Amino acid sequence: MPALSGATALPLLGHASQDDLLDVCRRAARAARRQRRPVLASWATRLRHVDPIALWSHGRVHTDRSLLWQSAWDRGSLVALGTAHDLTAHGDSRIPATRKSWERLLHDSVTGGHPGDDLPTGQGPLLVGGFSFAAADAAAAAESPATPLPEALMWVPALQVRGSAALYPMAELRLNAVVHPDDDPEQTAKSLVHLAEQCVPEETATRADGTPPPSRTSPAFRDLPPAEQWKDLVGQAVDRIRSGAFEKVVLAREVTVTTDVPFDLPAALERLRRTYPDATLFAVGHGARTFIGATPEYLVRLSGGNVHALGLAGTAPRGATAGLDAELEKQLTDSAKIQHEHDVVVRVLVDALHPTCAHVEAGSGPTVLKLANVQHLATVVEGRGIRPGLGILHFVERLHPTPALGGHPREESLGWLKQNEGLERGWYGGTIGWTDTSGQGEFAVAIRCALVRDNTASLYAGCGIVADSDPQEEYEETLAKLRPMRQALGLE
Ligand SMILES: C=C(O[C@H]1C=CC=C(C(=O)O)[C@@H]1O)C(=O)O
Repeated sequence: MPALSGATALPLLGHASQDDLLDVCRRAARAARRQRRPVLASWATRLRHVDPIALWSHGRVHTDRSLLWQSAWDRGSLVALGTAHDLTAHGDSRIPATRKSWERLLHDSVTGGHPGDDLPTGQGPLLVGGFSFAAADAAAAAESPATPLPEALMWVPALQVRGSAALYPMAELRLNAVVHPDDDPEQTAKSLVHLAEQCVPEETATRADGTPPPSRTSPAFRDLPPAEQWKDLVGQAVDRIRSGAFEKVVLAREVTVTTDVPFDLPAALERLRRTYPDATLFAVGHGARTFIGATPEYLVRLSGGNVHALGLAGTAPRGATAGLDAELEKQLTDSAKIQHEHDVVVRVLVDALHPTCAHVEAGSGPTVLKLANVQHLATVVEGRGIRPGLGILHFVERLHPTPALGGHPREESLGWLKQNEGLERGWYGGTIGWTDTSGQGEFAVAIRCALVRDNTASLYAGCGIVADSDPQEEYEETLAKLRPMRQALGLE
């Protein structure tokens, strides 16, 4: 007899697995009643590897919350579907508030099953999601409460699948629930089995690479602000920098597009994965909206007791031939203006990590990261001997936003942006990622991205502005930075 009446025994979740899951839920319910507070229950089993884009595409239809993550750094993948628990937080303290709620939730959690033993970094139930670039302005939010994505959206998924196509044949399927004192554990377990049945397909085929984009009739584009106005703003930023108000600011713009057919997001993700293998692929589905992208920049990674942050700033186009490309690379590495733009970021990363680690070291000079659309100066900053008790959310709080997306000094440059940029950045320039129960995890900087709803999309790009920046050159740089999402969405 199956332990859960009415639940089908999948090959994936046989009767013994269902019994085991029910036992975890029962133990959590007993703990919740004893302690008179909700308790996190988490159960895991091994799963054959499923392509993460195929799994996300299949599963997101059945839930109103989803996350896809494929890391450029350890090639690990994560698909999170449904919600076991939301950690809501607001304002400038949204990151530490989230961290404290997570720490509280982990107290006395109940786990069981057979976790994967050869996964990339991270263990147990995860907290996933992201934070917007800036805290929402309370007055503006009251006027327009329909903000596209919340300023903090971190949640424990009901179902998570972690794996790595490159290294391991097996993945880990994990089911999570937050069990309240009055909950019926049998019902909780049954809902989780049902979710797994719906979301994990028996067979998933990766979509054929190169699926042609659906035909569209003349998409309607709109620049926010219009191009000439944006270049004027660059000029104004340069004037403020020359007058000594601040040293650097990152000015962004938005392009909105409406087409006659809904965007095909799985196809867009396939194209991004194929064209930008050195980028981290992400998609966050929240109700009818999806925020997707392929970012070359991580904010912070914490694993094996070490912390890494990436200084990525300074951009040049790619050349059409090897000779031209090498010439553009030389201009990138030789430019004093670009070196300055880059150094500001590295300096801030080193200063932010110093109080948290026994040793902090920045790479001896920037390397060049070559992507299909642009090349960047990149410097890894490493911290070793992390102070006890610090997890990745402490580092996210210290580092976000870096001068690769905000400016320097922080207060003056962000103040100027708020007054002058005229853009609702939302999650563009924000940070997306995950943490595990031990505080390890990865957070990326959300760039080369778009917020999509049905047949409309908002694409974003920005540039670091310093005293010698030229408005036309910066504008052209935004065009190159917009290209990944334009191509992925079948717009060029
Ligand atoms: C702000 C963006 O890129 C940042 C990351 C790399 C290089 C940058 C730059 O050269 O300006 C930016 O700091 C963006 O892509 O929208």
